Amino acid sequence: MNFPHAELTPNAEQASDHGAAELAQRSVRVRASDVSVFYGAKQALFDVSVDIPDRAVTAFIGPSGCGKSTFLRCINRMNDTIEGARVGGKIELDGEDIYDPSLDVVELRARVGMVFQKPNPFPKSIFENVAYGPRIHGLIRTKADAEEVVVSSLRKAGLFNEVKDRLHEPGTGLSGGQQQRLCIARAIAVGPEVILMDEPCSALDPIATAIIEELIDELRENYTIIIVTHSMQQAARVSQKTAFFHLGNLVEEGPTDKIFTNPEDKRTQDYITGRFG
Ligand SMILES: Nc1ncnc2c1ncn2[C@@H]1O[C@H](COP(=O)(O)OP(=O)(O)OP(=O)(O)O)[C@@H](O)[C@H]1O
Repeated sequence: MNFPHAELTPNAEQASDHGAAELAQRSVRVRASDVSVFYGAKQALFDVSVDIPDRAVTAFIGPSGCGKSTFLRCINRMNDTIEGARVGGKIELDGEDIYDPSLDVVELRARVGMVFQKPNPFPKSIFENVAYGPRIHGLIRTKADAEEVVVSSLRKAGLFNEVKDRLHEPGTGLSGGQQQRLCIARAIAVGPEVILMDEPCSALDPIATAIIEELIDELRENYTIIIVTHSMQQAARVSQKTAFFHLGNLVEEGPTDKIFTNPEDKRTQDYITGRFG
C-alpha cells in the first residue's frame, strides 16, 4: 500500500473492508482503557483507549509532541523511570493489569521489549549484546545455550549472515542499520510477546530503513509490534492498524487502509493530506 497524502480513493470502502477483515481475525494482545499521563502538573495524554491486535503491526502517528512516545512508554512502564511522571487508567497485557503492584516490572520489560530511535548497542561484542539479556533473566546456563539463543536471535533479526564471522567484535563497529537490527535481536533474545519501536528508522538511510521495514513485516508473524513513526509512508507500508494522536488525544484508530483512505475525523484527514504536522 502506498497512498499517504492521497485524497480519498474511489475504492476506499473496498480497501477498508479488506483491512478490517484482516484485523478482525486477531485477538487483543494489549488493551488500554482511559490512559492519562501527567508530567508534574502538565497533562500529556487524555483518556486514551485502544486495543492492540496480536501479531500485527500497529502504528502511532501524529504531529510532534502529541504524546505518541509517552503512550508507547506506558506499555512497558518506561514512564516509571521518569521523575514526576504519573500514569492513570488501565493497561492490560493478555488480560493482566501491568500496573498491578504485584507485577514484576523486569519481567514485564522482557515480555514487552523496546527498540529506540537511535541504535544503542552496549559497548560489548555482538555476541554479548544478544546473550546479556537472556543471561540476566536466567534463560541460559551453558555456553551452548548462549550460542543457540544468539544465533537464532540474530537470524530472526536478519543479521546473522552479515556478522557470523565477527561475533566477538564490538557491536558499536556495525553500521547504523546493522546496529538497529542488533538491538532488535537483543530484544528478541529474551522472548518478548510485544516489541515497541520508537521511530526505529529515523537515524537510518533509505536502504537501511527498507531492510528494517521488511524485517518488521516478517516479525509480525510471531510478535505484536507497535511502531511510532513520523513517516506516514512508513505507517502505510508496515502497519495493519493505525492510531492518530493529536494534542494528547487519540483522535482516531482503525485499519491502516481505512485511516489513510477514508478517515472519519477532519483532523486525521488534514494530517494525512499534509495540511498540518
Ligand atoms: N520527560 C518529560 N518531562 C516533561 N514533559 C514531557 C516529557 N516527555 C514528554 N513530555 C511532554 O509530553 C508531551 C508529549 O510528548 P511525546 O514525546 O510523548 O510526544 P511525541 O508525539 O512522541 O513527540 P515526537 O513526535 O516529537 O517524538 C509533549 O508536550 C512533551 O513536551
